[in-house]
Amino acid sequence: MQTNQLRNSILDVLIRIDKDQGFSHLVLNEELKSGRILAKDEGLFTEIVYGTIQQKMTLDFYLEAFVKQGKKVQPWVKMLLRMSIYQMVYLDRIPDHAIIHEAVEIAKTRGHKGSASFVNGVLRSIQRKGVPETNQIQDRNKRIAITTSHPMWLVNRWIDQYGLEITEEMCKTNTKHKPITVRVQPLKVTREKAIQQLTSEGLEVEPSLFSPQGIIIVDGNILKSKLFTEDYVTIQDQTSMLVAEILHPEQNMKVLDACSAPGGKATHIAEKMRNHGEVYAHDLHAKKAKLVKEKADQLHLTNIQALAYDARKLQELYPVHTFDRILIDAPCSGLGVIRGKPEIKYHKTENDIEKLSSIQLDILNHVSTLLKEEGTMVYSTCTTDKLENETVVRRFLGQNECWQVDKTFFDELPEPLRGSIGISSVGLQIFPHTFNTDGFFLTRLKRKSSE
Ligand SMILES: C[S@@+](CC[C@H](N)C(=O)[O-])C[C@H]1O[C@@H](n2cnc3c(N)ncnc32)[C@H](O)[C@@H]1O
Repeated sequence: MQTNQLRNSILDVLIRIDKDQGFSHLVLNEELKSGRILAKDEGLFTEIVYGTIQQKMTLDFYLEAFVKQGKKVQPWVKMLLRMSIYQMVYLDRIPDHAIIHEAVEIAKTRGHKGSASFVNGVLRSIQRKGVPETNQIQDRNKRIAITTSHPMWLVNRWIDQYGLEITEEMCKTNTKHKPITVRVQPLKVTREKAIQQLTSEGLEVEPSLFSPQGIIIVDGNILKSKLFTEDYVTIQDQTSMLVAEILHPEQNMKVLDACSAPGGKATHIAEKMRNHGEVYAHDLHAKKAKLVKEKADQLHLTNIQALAYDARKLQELYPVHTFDRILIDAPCSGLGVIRGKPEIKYHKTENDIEKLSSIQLDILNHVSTLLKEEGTMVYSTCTTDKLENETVVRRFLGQNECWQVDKTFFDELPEPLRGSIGISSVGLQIFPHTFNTDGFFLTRLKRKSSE
C-alpha cells in the first residue's frame, strides 16, 4: 500500500467516526477487515486513528495557534491537520517532512490548490515553531481538560464528585495505552497451561489478581496466538471478570443476565457453572442478543439461552422469585472505557447521564423482583459517574427497604481491591488509574433476612 493510501484510509475512518458518532472500534475493525490495510500497517493505522481521537482537544489547541481566528476550515481539512499534527507531536518514527508531504498530496486530491497550500503553510509553521505548551493555560480545570483532551463539563463534574487528584490521574490515564487482558476458557485449558503456552509463543504475560481465569498481556500480540485463534482465551477487561467471581453462580443454578450483550459476562458465568444449570441472557436489541448466542457457540457453551427482551418487562416472562442469581450489567455512559472508545468523551452529555441513571434504577426495580428470597444480585457498570453508580444503588435501597448491600461482598474482593480507593458503603468504584484497567463499578445486593 502506498503510504498516502494508508493516510487516506485513516482520514476516511476519522471522518466517519466524527460525522456518524460511530464507535471507533467498530469502524476501525470494519476498515481492517476490508483488506485495504496491509498487515504491516495495521499497528500504525490503529495508533494514528485512536491517537487522533484520543487527543482531539489538545490537537485543536495546537492548531488554533496557527490558524487565523474566524477562518473557516472545512471539517475534512481540520481532520487531516489533526492527524498530521498527531504524528508530528506524538510519534517519532515518521519524519516531519514525510508527514507534511503526504498531507499536502491528500489535500491536493481531495480539495484544490488552496487547500493544499493552507495545509502546507500550517504544518510547516508547526514544524518551524513547535506547538504551544498546554501548561501555559492559567485556569486549572481548563488545563486538565485541554492537556488530557476531556470536555470541561466532564472535568468539572469529576472534580465535584472525586476531587482534583483522582480526576487528574483518571484523565491522564484515559489517554494512555491499556494492556489487553484475556480470560481463559476453563473447560479447555488451565490458566497455568495457558500462561506456559503464551510464554512459549514469545508473549510476556502475568496472571491477573482479579480473577483466577485472567491473564494480563504485558507484551506481544495475543490476536496472533493459537490460544486466541482457537478460542481457548477470550478478551475481557479484568474489572469485567470480577463480576462472575462476585456473583458466585453454581452448577445447578438458574441465573439471569438481564443486559447481556455481547455476552462477555454471560459466558464467564456459564463457564463458572461448567456448562451446567441455566443462564438466561437477555438484551433489549435482537441483533445484540444474537451476539450473545454467537459468543456462547464460539466458546462451546450450551447452558446459555439468549433472547431479546427489555429488562424492565422481564416480569412478563418469569414469575417472581425465579432466579438464584441475577446480574444487572446496566446500560451506562461508558465513561470508564474511554481508553478503548475515546469518542465517548466527546459524544456523551450530562443529559445522557441523567437519563441513563433513571433507566438503571428502573431496571433494578423491575428485575430485582425475579430474585429468589435467598438469592444475590450484582449491579455493575463500566462508568465512573457517581449518578449511575452509587446514587442508583442508594436510590434503589431507599425505595426498597427490604434490600441491602451484601456486606460479605467487600471481604470477598481480591486482595488488591480490599480497602482500595473507591470503596463506599454501597459498592466499589474502580478508577482506570488504580490498577490500569477500565473504570468500573460493582456491588452485590440481597434481601434483608426476615428474622
Ligand atoms: C454494559 S452493556 C452489557 C455488557 C455485557 N454484560 C457483557 O459483559 O458483554 C449493557 C447492555 O444493555 C443493553 N440494554 C440497554 N437497555 C436495555 C434494557 N432496557 N433491557 C435490556 N438490555 C438493555 C444494551 O443493549 C447493552 O448491550
